[in-house]
Amino acid sequence: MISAIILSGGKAERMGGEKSFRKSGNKYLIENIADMLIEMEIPFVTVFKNPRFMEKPEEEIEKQLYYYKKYHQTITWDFVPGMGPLIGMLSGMLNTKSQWVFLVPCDMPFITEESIINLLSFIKEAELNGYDCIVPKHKNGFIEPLFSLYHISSVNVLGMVVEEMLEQNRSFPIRRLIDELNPLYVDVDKIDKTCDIFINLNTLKELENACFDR
Ligand SMILES: Nc1nc2c(ncn2[C@@H]2O[C@H](COP(=O)(O)OP(=O)(O)OP(=O)(O)O)[C@@H](O)[C@H]2O)c(=O)[nH]1
Repeated sequence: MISAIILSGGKAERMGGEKSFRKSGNKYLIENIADMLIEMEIPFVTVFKNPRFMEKPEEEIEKQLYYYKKYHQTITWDFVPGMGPLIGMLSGMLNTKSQWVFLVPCDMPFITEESIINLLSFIKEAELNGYDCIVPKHKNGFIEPLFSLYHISSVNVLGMVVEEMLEQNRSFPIRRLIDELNPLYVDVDKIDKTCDIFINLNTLKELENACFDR
């Protein structure tokens, strides 16, 4: 009933152009979430940048093949390069069959199994009340669109938002999709009291200073 999409295709400008395959402790950054999903038996699609549009495609192909051989889960690529996470999300959703899709980035290495289980626990409430996505929200109104759940029916709205985005030739944030959906906002406290799981690593310094044996 559940599958996941790991977004792994951004520009990673603040991390020198590479994020997923940067070492974090004893594994690549992206392997933190991939290992967890395997452990939880949640199938996942990983959306990478298309190596064809990269400076050194052979290096990227090698890394993506390593990853595929390790996990044997679907990998796919942004169908339009460099246009942001909604393109990645659509590429991922078109490769999933489950009713609900857990959207997660490659750069939040402190996500816990418990936090995922907590998020999934809201599915019943969402289904009973006709919500089509479930999004954590902080007290100050800030939302966590990169740790959220979408009903598969959202793909139609996503398609329309992406169409508009492409017409305007600019990237929209995931928030723009959520604005078009009927979201169930859940208090972040109900997902993770510490909020550590929402920490995402953007710079080499953050990666260097992060503690991976929590
Ligand atoms: N597939 C895909 N994933 C994306 C895209 N843009 C961002 N992401 C992912 O979304 C998550 C958050 O990305 P950001 O931190 O906003 O952007 P970034 O490209 O990783 O980094 P910066 O270039 O430094 O902003 C990361 O897991 C990215 O890999 C995209 O265009 N396609």
